Amino acid sequence: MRPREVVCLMSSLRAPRFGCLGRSHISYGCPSSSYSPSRGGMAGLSTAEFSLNIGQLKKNWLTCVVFLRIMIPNFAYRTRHDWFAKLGESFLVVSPNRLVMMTDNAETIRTITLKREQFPKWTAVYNILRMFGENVLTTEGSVWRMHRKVTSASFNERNAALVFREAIAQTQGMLRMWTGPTGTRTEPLKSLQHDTMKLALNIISYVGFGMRLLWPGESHPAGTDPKIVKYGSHEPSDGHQLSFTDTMEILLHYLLLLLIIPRWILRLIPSKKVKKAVLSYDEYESYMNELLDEKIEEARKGEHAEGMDLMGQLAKSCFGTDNKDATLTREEIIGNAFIMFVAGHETTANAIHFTIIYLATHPEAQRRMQKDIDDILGNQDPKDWDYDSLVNPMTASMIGAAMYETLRLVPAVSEIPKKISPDADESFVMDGTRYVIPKDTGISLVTVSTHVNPRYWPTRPSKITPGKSNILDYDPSRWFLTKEKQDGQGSESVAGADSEDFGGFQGSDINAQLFKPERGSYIPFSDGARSCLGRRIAVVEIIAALAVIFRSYSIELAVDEWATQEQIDKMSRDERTEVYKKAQDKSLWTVGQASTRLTLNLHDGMHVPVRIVKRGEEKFVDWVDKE
Ligand code: HEM
Repeated sequence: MRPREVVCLMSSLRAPRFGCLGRSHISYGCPSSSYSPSRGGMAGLSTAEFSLNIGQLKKNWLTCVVFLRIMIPNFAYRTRHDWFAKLGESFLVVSPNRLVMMTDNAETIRTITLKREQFPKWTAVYNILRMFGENVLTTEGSVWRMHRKVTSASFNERNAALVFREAIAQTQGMLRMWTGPTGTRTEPLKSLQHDTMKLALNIISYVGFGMRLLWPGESHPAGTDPKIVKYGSHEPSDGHQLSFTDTMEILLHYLLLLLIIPRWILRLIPSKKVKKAVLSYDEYESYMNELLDEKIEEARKGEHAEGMDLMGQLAKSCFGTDNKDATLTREEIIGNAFIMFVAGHETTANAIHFTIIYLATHPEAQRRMQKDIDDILGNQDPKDWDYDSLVNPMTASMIGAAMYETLRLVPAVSEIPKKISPDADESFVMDGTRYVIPKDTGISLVTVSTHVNPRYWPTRPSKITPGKSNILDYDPSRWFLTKEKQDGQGSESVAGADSEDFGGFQGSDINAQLFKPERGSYIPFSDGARSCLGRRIAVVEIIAALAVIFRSYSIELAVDEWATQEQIDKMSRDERTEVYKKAQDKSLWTVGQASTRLTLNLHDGMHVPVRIVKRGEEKFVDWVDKE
């Protein structure tokens, strides 16, 4: 079988095999002879096979160009679907040490995510997240099953309702800080990212661990349980040099540094920042050990705290009176607690942060969301919002659509790492052809490219880039559209898919009343057995936070770089439109500079300044971009 268009991504004279790719074909071969998967016991599969020689590869200028491009950090977020459009929706990157398959094809992705044993997680990629111990995110096989069983028990609807309530209360705390004591603050907010991080940290800390963290200016009411005060206070508690909030903030800020350089070396470096980083590590370990001791004590007494009480559940399942055989070690419990803090806060915070920026940049979407908030929630006091009756209409409205669209364009996890099991070659079908990939090949499910692969998404002409489709634009209204099934689109069923229940939320991530993307084409939370354990609580938290903010306030881009407030007041609408357009362009450019460290986010001080204004007092977003 001859491939129609063959492009080799990268080759090496020393490589035992080299990967090649075509628009709809993947195959591989040895420099001198074609590698035949059928020799590996896969006889009978219809595989696209061909061989290329080194001379052909050397002539192929694209090999070099693509190789260089693909080495650039954040290549996928910067180039999105472009290279997949040129090279094929699944292609192999070949190096002397390893093959890596990159894909933005939904059919391939659903085969990989729904067959966990054949396509396990590439756990080596997550070294950074096992620094406090192995956990549910970083393990595979039977060890992962044990971690998943113990951790998934708390992720239920009762606790989702608690997250909803806590998200409302914490967002109100953030709003009080934003608007100041008089409620009339006019300076731009420059710490949106930091504040949304704190919001999400406060929520998971309380719901997951029973720690009530405070916003600046807040204090615990008299008579609060000393345990809550201990972890929630602005001040370091007895025996500590940092408060728990500061510990978490500093630790997460310096995570990469702490991973890359051994701590004994860091301890020798006479830099204040490095000392702070090491201190946060020590403080975290110490706070977590104290919390675990308290929880073991509670478990032994048969006591139970409110909420998910993740640490309590872990302690109970391993050290409780009715459990003779501890399943997780102390280190693993602390490792899992760490992962719940990290996975549970930065990802969700990013979604809230980017949704706020996008809504400020797209006033039309913001107005439509506020109308839906008014229609669904009316004048009810947020503290009376009823989770059971509201969660469905809220996710089916512009509130949900705004969130889903953010997770489409800026998903926290830009590439999901999988691999072929080391025991045997594996095959999958893409567009009617079966491909065989050698055992131990790494796989990247490229979320940021899949989410903008035009094959799967309803689009319209772009209002931002004339002559193009709006696939790369933020347009939450696409979630209210339907898309004709295209010829050749798969049936969405996967032969041999996992059927076991591994715990966690089983429903769909997307409200049934909205556009339903083809399975595999929308994977902000991954899919299958290894999908995000916290996806339901993340959705609930995000919609609650957005509803609380936009119910009473609008968010506008700060235009101070181009005009003062006094100048704006004197401007005509055309002049204001021009100024706002500059802020819109800069905002979109800034979001385009996001990069992945732990998650996809703005780094190195990049930010989009915004202003919070009472509804009815807007200068721009109540009329800009009105059709
Ligand atoms: C918008 C918010 C979130 C996004 C976009 C997100 C995304 C993801 C993704 C893509 C994965 C799969 C990673 C992989 O396979 O390599 C994952 C796994 C996971 N997430 Fe989330 N997540 C979010 C919120 C949360 C929250 C709130 C929690 C918990 C409190 C959480 C806990 C976890 C855990 C424990 C796993 C590992 C599950 C396993 O491997 O069995 N996540 N998340």
